Formats: sequence, C-alpha cells, structure tokens
Amino acid sequence: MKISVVGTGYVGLVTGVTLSDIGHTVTCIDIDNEKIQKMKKGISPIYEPGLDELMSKNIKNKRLYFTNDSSEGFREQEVIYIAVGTPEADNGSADLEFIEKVAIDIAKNLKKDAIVVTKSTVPVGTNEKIQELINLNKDSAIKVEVVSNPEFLKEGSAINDSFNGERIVVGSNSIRAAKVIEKINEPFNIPVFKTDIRSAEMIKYASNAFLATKISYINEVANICSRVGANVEDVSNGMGLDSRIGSEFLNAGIGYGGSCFPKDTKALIHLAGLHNNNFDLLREVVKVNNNQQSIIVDKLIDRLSSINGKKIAVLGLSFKPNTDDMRDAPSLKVIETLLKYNANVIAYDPIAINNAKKVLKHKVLFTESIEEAIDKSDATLILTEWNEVKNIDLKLFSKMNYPLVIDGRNCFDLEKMRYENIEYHSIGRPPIMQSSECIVVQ
Ligand SMILES: NC(=O)c1ccc[n+]([C@@H]2O[C@H](COP(=O)([O-])OP(=O)(O)OC[C@H]3O[C@@H](n4cnc5c(N)ncnc54)[C@H](O)[C@@H]3O)[C@@H](O)[C@H]2O)c1
Ligand SMILES: O=c1ccn([C@@H]2O[C@H](COP(=O)(O)OP(=O)(O)O[C@H]3O[C@H](CO)[C@@H](O)[C@H](O)[C@H]3O)[C@@H](O)[C@H]2O)c(=O)[nH]1
Repeated sequence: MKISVVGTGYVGLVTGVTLSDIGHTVTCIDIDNEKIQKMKKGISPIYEPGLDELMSKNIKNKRLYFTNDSSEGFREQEVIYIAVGTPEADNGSADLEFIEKVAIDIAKNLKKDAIVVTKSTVPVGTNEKIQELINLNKDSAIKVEVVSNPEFLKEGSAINDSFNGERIVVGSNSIRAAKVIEKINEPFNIPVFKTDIRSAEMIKYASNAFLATKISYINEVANICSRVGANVEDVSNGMGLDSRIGSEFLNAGIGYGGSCFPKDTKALIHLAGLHNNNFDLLREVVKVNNNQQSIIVDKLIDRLSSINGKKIAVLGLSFKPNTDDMRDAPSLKVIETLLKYNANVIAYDPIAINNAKKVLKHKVLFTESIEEAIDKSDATLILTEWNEVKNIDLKLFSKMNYPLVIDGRNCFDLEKMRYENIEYHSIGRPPIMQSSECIVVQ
C-alpha cells in the first residue's frame, strides 16, 4: 500500500521505516529539510539501535522515500500517518498546534480519498477535531476517514518494539477504515485491538500514566526502604513474582523522564480537570517524580557537607540508556541543582553528549571517557544506567579524591562495592559506608 508519514522524529521515522520493511511503499515527510537530506542518504537524524541499517535497506529496495514537499507526499497516498510532536503547553495540556497545521496541510493537498491515521499522542476528542479541520479545508468530492492508532514504542528499543509489540490499538468510527489499518499491520503479526476513536486516545494516556504510577510507587517504596533498612531491589523482585503485579517498571531510581511520561501525565491531569475530575492519584505520581532527583543531591551534600567548588563527575545524561534523547532527562534537574551549589560538573555520556551540549551549553565540562570524568573527582553521580557504566572496572573509582559513588540507577552490586572499599549510596538499598563521619576531601 502507498503510505505517507508526516513527521520523522522518534516515532514517525521508526513508523515509516518499519512499515516499508513489511512491504509498503512509504514516503516520509518533514518540514525540517536538513533532516530530509540526511535521511535521503540513509543517515538517521536520531540514535536508535538498528534504525540506520533498516533505513538503508528499504531505501535501496525502493520502498522508502523522503521529502519536505507535502504536496508531493500527500498526492498519491491511500493512507497518511500523522506523527508530529504534541509537546506540553504552559498549562500542562498537549499543544496541538503541529497536529492542526498538518491536518489543514493534508486537506489542502489531497487529490483522492484517503485514511488519516493519528500516531501522535493526542487528548480525547482530538481525532474528531482533525476530521473537522480536514472536512473544512478539503475538496468536497474527496472522502477522508480518520483513525486513532496510538504508538507504544519505547526509545532505545523502538525497532524491536515495533516488530514485537503486544498490541496495536486501532480506534475508528469507520469499520472500513479500521479494517484497512488492520490489514496494513497484518505482517507484523501483532494482536490488533479495535475500539472507538475516543477509547483509543484514552488507552494511550491511561497506559503511560499507569506505567508512571508504577515507577513513582516503587520510588516511594524505595524511599521508605532507605528509612527502615530494607532493600528495594529485593522488594520489587519479590513483588514482581506475583503475575498480577508483574516485574516490569518496578526499577527504583531518580524518576522517569523523556518526551512522554512527564508531558502525558500532565496532559491527562489537564484533560481530567476539564471534566471536573482532579485526578489526585496522578497528581501525586507527578509530585513524587519531581522530588525523586533531589535525593541524590541531598545525599551528596550530606556526605561532603558542601559541594562548593568540588569536582562532581556525572555518568549518563540521556533520560534512559540507548537513546540520545535529552528531553526532560532527570540529569538536567540534578545538574541544575549541582550548579546552584557551585559544584564543578564534569559529565560523560556515550551517545547523548551532542544533544546534552545543546541544552547545557558551557555550564558543564564534557569528557570523552568515564575515566577522564571520574579522575580526581570528589564524587561520582550515576544518572543513566548505560551498559558502559554498569560494566565499568570498579578499580577506576580509586582514581577519585575519595571513592564516593552515588548511584541514581542502582547499577552496582552492593557486595562488590564493599569489597572495593567504595562508599556507595543507591536508591532504596542499604548504603556501603567506610565511616559515618563526614568526608573531608582536600
Ligand atoms: N518519542 C517516543 O518514544 C514516542 C512514543 C510514542 C508516542 N509518541 C508521540 O508521538 C508524537 C511524536 O513524538 P516524537 O518524539 O517522534 O516527536 P519529535 O519531536 O521527535 O518529531 C516530530 C517531527 O515532526 C516534524 N514536524 C513538525 N511539524 C511538521 C509539519 N507541519 N509537517 C511535517 N513535519 C513536521 C518535526 O520537524 C519533527 O521532525 C508525539 O505526540 C509523542 O507524544 C512518542
Ligand atoms: O522501572 C522503571 C522503568 C522506567 N523508568 C524511567 O522511565 C522513563 C521512561 O522509560 P521508558 O518507558 O522505558 O521509555 P520511553 O521511551 O519514554 O517509553 C514510554 O513512553 C513512550 C511514549 O509515549 C511509550 O510509547 C512507551 O510505551 C513508554 O514505555 C525513563 O526515564 C526510565 O529511566 C524507571 O525509572 N523505572
């Protein structure tokens, strides 16, 4: 089938590439011409494991095309996917500016009947608005049907998630349109869950909010574990054995970040508010998450008494491993606090460093290696659980002025840290201390 995908970000590009890989002819459209030129050469503008290879393969097979000309991208297509951003507006709602522009653009350029599929995460009622906008701006002889098809991929494993997802949600008020989208996805061999448009839109927000709730829940449990001398890792493992609870998304840490959970939880609270529901539970989830980053900085200050002028190494900047995405990364909040207390921050990340430089500019010194970052530092903070960080030779910590490691992602085995004489604090697990006295570094 001839498909176009509007927006070639973390979702749109992966959607376009995987749809082309299962046999469709896909044109990806973006207003960012620099991105388009790169992608035409088979270079992905984002870091996503496996994406470059799959892109090049399908460009070569003449199933994947890129353009910044929407009139070209919409002319011949039977199905048009929208995958542009829906960022957080000032009041917490989802900003629909990009979506609305695209809807009008599609309507004005269409030359034949089409199905418009919304992949972007949008509040309940948005697909109906999209339908209205298209109807108002299109040629009256052309028929357009709208389908909500929310995306559930995770950054860092997006290709794998697309081929091995647990469900494809198709929301439509047209049985015919829903069938076409089901057919398009058939080669993925993933169960399709069909529903009405509004329920499909809600499934996306309710799923993200539930996962965020799981994370804040285990983080709060971790905070209690620290006080009562329990180990949250054992607690979450023990809980996860109950299949009603499940073991996933029970990793305690410095909270969730990224381009989805922070904005989607707030957008759902906003949506609930519009319908006289305060969603107190989700408000608390957000509150717990907002406080979670301060735990490691408080511990650092507690142990060093002051971090003014101290060299603090930061390992990991992206909001999670295997991505270059810095949007709402918890590291940004941690670093902002370190800088407020006049610490000298030396940061390392294996992949996100270029994006981190754009946000943090010259406020932080960036290094090319873990070793360089921790050499003669007064403390090391671990903010992202990259494999490179988890597999570090623990002996390297002896290069620090004092081996104080504060781990926001519970990367290391407690006994190994004890064996290496490292003072080690993690989230919700007993500390490994050499002495209870405050550390004095020269
Ligand atoms: N990032 C994720 O992991 C993820 C997963 C599931 C759902 N989502 C949702 O998918 C949507 C897209 O997210 P993303 O992270 O891919 O966004 P993104 O910011 O990475 O990409 C959006 C792209 O759309 C392009 N664009 C904007 N306006 C355009 C226009 N008028 N015409 C053509 N292109 C245009 C931008 O240039 C950009 O390349 C959001 O609603 C998000 O909530 C994201
Ligand atoms: O047990 C856990 C799991 C995750 N996180 C954090 O939660 C955030 C989000 O992680 P993850 O969900 O793996 O990545 P995303 O790419 O943001 O994916 C989420 O957001 C996407 C956008 O809506 C959805 O499509 C996915 O299903 C949903 O998992 C990251 O900061 C993680 O560090 C934890 O702190 N503990």
